[in-house]
Amino acid sequence: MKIILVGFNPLNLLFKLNKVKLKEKLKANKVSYLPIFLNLKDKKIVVIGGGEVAHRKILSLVKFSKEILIVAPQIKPELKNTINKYNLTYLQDGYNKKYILKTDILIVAVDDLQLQETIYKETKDKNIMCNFSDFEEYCDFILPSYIKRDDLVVCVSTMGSAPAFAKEFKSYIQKLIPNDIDYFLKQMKELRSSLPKGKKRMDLLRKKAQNYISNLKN
Ligand SMILES: C[C@@]1(CC(=O)O)C2=NC(=C\c3[nH]c(c(CCC(=O)O)c3CC(=O)O)Cc3[nH]c(c(CC(=O)O)c3CCC(=O)O)/C=C3\N/C(=C\2)[C@@H](CCC(=O)O)[C@]3(C)CC(=O)O)/[C@H]1CCC(=O)O
Ligand SMILES: NC(=O)c1ccc[n+]([C@@H]2O[C@H](COP(=O)([O-])OP(=O)(O)OC[C@H]3O[C@@H](n4cnc5c(N)ncnc54)[C@H](O)[C@@H]3O)[C@@H](O)[C@H]2O)c1
Repeated sequence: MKIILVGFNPLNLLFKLNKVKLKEKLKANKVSYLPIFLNLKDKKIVVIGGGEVAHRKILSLVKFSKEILIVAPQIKPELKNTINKYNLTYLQDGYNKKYILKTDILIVAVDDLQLQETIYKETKDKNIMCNFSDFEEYCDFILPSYIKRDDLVVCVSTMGSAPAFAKEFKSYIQKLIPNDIDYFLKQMKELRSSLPKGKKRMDLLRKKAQNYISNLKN
């Protein structure tokens, strides 16, 4: 399948790749996910479920968007605190199709596999990017384990093979990040925005990045 990019929109790209993904899955039963950074501005996110997994994913999401609606009959007290802290929207109710009709991104984290199947069937022909906590094969995207330090984001994924390893490896990488990284990146950002675009700026920034990395202790 040819992918033609006209006015780059990551969501469109993901939908096109998803078609490839489904075809490939039929052939080789193998899924691969493209790491990509989505612009969440004006995107509606709905999370169905309010247990441990939903809370973990919501904590991941709030670092990038607060436009989150949570629908569940019961939620954990810790999630209640997160909802208050970040001013998220909570609807105390069971799943209903009406809650997802205008959604761009949907996370289904209910402890009911039958319901996950039902929601998959109700969404598969719609332009909704979905993540199902128990059905990797239904996911349009999966969540990585990540570290965020201001503008630096480091993601770890195992493509679903070993989420526990992704989590531990993230902690291992975390220890390698220098303490002054935030300061260094701010300096780089300032330089980049104050100098005119072009070869001179590129050379300077490349050199500074190389020096910074080569001065790190192993
Ligand atoms: C990275 C992270 C992000 C996040 O969720 O925010 C994440 N899982 C995390 C932790 C974790 N998950 C599980 C354990 C227990 C040990 C184990 O089973 O390994 C632990 C470790 C723990 O809890 O300590 C169990 C589990 N996970 C999935 C299933 C379903 C299945 O396999 O069918 C089951 C079995 C349920 C069961 O058996 O009942 C599925 C997925 N989990 C993913 C992501 C996606 C693949 C990511 C990748 O591999 O790259 C994928 C495919 C879909 C998705 O969820 O997006 C987060 C770490 C965040 C952090 O702290 O840094
Ligand atoms: N993807 C992952 O990383 C991962 C990790 C561990 C477990 N899981 C799976 O995720 C699922 C959820 O696990 P958990 O630990 O969060 O469970 P949990 O019991 O803590 O929470 C389940 C939530 O689903 C809600 N729910 C139930 N029926 C609902 C309905 N009809 N509409 C809306 N919400 C409804 C409940 O109110 C509750 O808030 C389990 O099936 C588990 O196997 C996934």
